[in-house]
Formats: sequence, C-alpha cells, structure tokens
Amino acid sequence: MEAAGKKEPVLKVQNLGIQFGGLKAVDSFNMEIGESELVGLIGPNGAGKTTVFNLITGVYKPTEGSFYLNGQRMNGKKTHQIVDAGIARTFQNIRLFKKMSVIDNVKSAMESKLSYGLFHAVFRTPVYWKEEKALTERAKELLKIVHLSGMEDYEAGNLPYGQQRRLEIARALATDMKLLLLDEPAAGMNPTETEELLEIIHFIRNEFKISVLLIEHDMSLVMKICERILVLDFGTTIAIGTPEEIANDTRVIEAYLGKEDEEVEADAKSE
Ligand SMILES: Nc1ncnc2c1ncn2[C@@H]1O[C@H](COP(=O)(O)OP(=O)(O)OP(=O)(O)O)[C@@H](O)[C@H]1O
Repeated sequence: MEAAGKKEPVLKVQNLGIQFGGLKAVDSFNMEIGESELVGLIGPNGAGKTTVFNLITGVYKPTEGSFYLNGQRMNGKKTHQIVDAGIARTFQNIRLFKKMSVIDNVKSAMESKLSYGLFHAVFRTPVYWKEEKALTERAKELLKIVHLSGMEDYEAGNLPYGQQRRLEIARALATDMKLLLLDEPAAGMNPTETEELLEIIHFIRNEFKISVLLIEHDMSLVMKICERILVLDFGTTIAIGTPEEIANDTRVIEAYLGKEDEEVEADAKSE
C-alpha cells in the first residue's frame, strides 16, 4: 500500500502474519500509512482486522513479517514500549476504569509522562502540585476535544455508551501518539452520535497531525472519512483503494457482505 508523499511512512507493515493452530488469522499483510492519513481497515466478521491491531500493538507476536513506526522496527517490543513509541488504540469492547472519574481516566493515561519522583508525590511538594495542575489542564483540553467538557467528575462507567467511546479516544490522545488505531469507534452509536464522532476524528487528525487507522463496520462512516481503504477477507488483503474504488470492487462486493451484487451496490449508493 503506497503512502502519499515521499516521506518515511508513519507505519510500514511488511508481510506481517500470525497463525493460531491451523488458522492463518492474518497472512502476508502489507500496508503503509503516511503522516496525517486516515485509512480504513474493513472486512467481514472474523476477517482478521482486530488481529492486525493486536499485532501492531504488541499484544500478539507475529509468526512472520515486520512492522516499523517512523522507520523504527517494532517487532518484539512490549505493548507499553509501543505506546511510548507512539501507537495508541481504542478497543472494540470499551476498556476504561469504570469506577474512576472521567478526568482521572484521562490523567491515568498520561502517567508515563510524569517527571516528578516518589518523594514529590508522597510529600505533595510544590513540584508535584505544579505538574498535577498542568496534567489536569491538559486532560481538560483533551476532554473538550472529544466533546466531554463538563463531565470531568462523572464516574466513567455511568456515562452513556457513545460518551465512553469518546473518553477512550481522549485516553488514547493523552499518550501523545503518532498513529491512532480505532477499533469500531461507532459501534453502538446512533446516527447523530456517529456524525459527531466523524467530526471529532477529523478534528483530531488535523489538529494533532496524526495518522489514523480505523476498523469500522459502519460503511457510511468509513466511506465518508477514509482516504484509502484496505479490505481483509479470511486474513488476506483482497482490495486496497479509495472509497469509490472499494465500493465498486466486485471482489469486495462478493466477499465482504456475501450478498448479491445488485443488493450491495444499492446499499453502497444509499450510504
Ligand atoms: N487469540 C486467538 N486464538 C485463536 N484464534 C484467534 C485468536 N484471535 C483471533 N482469532 C481468530 O482469528 C480470526 C480473526 O479474528 P479477528 O478478531 O481479528 O477478526 P475481525 O476481523 O476483527 O472480526 P470482527 O469484525 O468480528 O471483530 C478469527 O477466526 C478468530 O477466531
């Protein structure tokens, strides 16, 4: 997958694959994502999309291939090292500290950035308070970006589903990433919430100049927001292209939804 421009791609994936027993969940996966690009990763259930995320965040160890972040080889690194290097993600099944406040959820994602030591934390020194204040301000800014201003003190688990998904995005932003992986961010959202999410993703990409890789079943969102789309089926890449190319690709139409061509084309046009 060729990235736009001549600069080193933010993410470069070469022949990445993993086998679970006899199943090749992801096979020879290749992809490049350039700076500030917004790329979609789609495919039917079980196609291998989340497995790709798990591979490039160090959750799974690839059985073949390599991947690079800004030219730095990332194979074999632990998840926290990959997060520190600049890859952040959200999860299909939301992972928040449900009993913690909204703002503490964001602040806890920034912990690795803290420079004060145990002494300052235990004795609550001026150094501690200064850094805490800066952290709180930053967390508030991030909550504003995901339209959660005013919700700082709510318990995260009590937020409606759509807001919890946006809080996950704020947590990911708190890690100062270069590449943001979003796993079905619109799942469970109504059309108004999805529209709001779309605006937020655009804003984040433009504001932070980050690259985004998006797994999403909501085709209208994918078609509207992604500059390029990669389609997986049974762990294999079956198509790469612009939203328009993907919507008209017969292999995608046949494999992706498993419907008759006319039916899928009608769906794609109505979205
Ligand atoms: N840890 C694992 N052990 C064994 N098989 C696994 C494991 N993780 C994923 N798989 C299998 O790998 C395949 C790809 O799964 P994956 O979750 O990546 O698909 P997906 O495209 O994200 O699907 P969905 O859209 O339903 O989330 C599936 O057949 C799945 O059962």
